[in-house]
Amino acid sequence: TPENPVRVWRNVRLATFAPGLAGLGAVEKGALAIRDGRIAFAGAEADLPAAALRGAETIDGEGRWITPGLIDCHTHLVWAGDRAHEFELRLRGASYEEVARAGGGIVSSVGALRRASEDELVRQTLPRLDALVAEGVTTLEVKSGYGLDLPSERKALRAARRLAELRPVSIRTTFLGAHALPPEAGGDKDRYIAEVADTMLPALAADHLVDAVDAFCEGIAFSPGQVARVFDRARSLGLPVKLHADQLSNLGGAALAARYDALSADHLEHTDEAGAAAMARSGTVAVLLPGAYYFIRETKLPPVELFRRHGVPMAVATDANPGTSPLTSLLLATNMAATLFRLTVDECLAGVTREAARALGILSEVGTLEPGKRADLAVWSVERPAELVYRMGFNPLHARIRAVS
Ligand SMILES: O=C(O)CC[C@@H]1NC(=O)NC1=O
Ligand SMILES: [Fe+3]
Repeated sequence: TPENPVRVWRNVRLATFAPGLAGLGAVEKGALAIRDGRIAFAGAEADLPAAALRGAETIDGEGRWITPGLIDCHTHLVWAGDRAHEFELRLRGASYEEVARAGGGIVSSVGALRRASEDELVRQTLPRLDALVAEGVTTLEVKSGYGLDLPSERKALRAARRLAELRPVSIRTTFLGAHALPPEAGGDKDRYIAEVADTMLPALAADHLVDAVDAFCEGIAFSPGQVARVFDRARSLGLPVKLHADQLSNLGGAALAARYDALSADHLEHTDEAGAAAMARSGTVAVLLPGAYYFIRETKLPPVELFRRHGVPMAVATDANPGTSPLTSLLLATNMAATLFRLTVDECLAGVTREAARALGILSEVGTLEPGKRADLAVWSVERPAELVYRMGFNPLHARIRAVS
């Protein structure tokens, strides 16, 4: 359309991540055409239809690499205050329990979020979002889980939705009421889980604030049976699920997620072969979170070789949260996934594009450079895509293109 001409990037190298192509799905002498916010062409410049150029605005990419816009598929980005004091206590040798007794832990973030207004939550979150956007992130997931009562969880999810009105990003929200036991629950996990499943989730789903449902399946959090209670409700509401699984111990979290055809199971340091095989059968994505592994100084590596052998797709995300992964660099997360978990460069870059889109159930819309997909793109001043994973603390983003349809 005249007010929205076709734009053609020429003289570029494409990392398409298109299915059926090996590795990055690279196209060396490539071109990419955008029409009405969608990719109209992505491939060899020699194959670009002459018609596509008529009336088009053409840009010389000067040999730069173009990837899909990056996708951070696991964040707790909406939180208030910080846990730097807890970090200092840990450095002085305090245990997780001593920190909790000193008022630290998830519960301290719950208090801070409950005291903050929705506007204040948005104000505190925007600088963290800007850090991700600056590195080419165009879509991210934001979990609740620091409210732990209906009004506070609603406040957090409304704040998450507002981020997409204030910055050129797509936000997918995830309800994580089953994150921790709130202080007023008096230790009664079953009663709280009933509140989460029977009251909070239906109400927030009715407010259209929930795109997916998550839970923390762990000894210090909720049992597989309690998680199933929440997942049964999610299924009855037609909402997809994902799970913080096998992070600190093996409770069979990965297999539980697979039983519910979860979009993803996340962390997975303690997942066994039965869990990996179950995830392969259900198509559940393994979301690897090296920031948390690094920050809590975990020593048990997630079974990457098992995921490869069983064909379990792997994504990489920041797990941005104030307690175990105060990380707002998705590029650094890929370096950690390679350096600590031994993922290949191709696996890392697919893990923050195609596989991250799969983990959010939005692969039909984003995550690869294919005709019809949203024109969410990142243009990089690198000679080799490996530089994106190899360098630590350097941002080679040249341009970030966001679909405006
Ligand atoms: O400490 C926090 O604030 C969140 C911890 C974070 N949540 C979870 O389910 N696993 C984690 O590592
Ligand atoms: Fe998390």
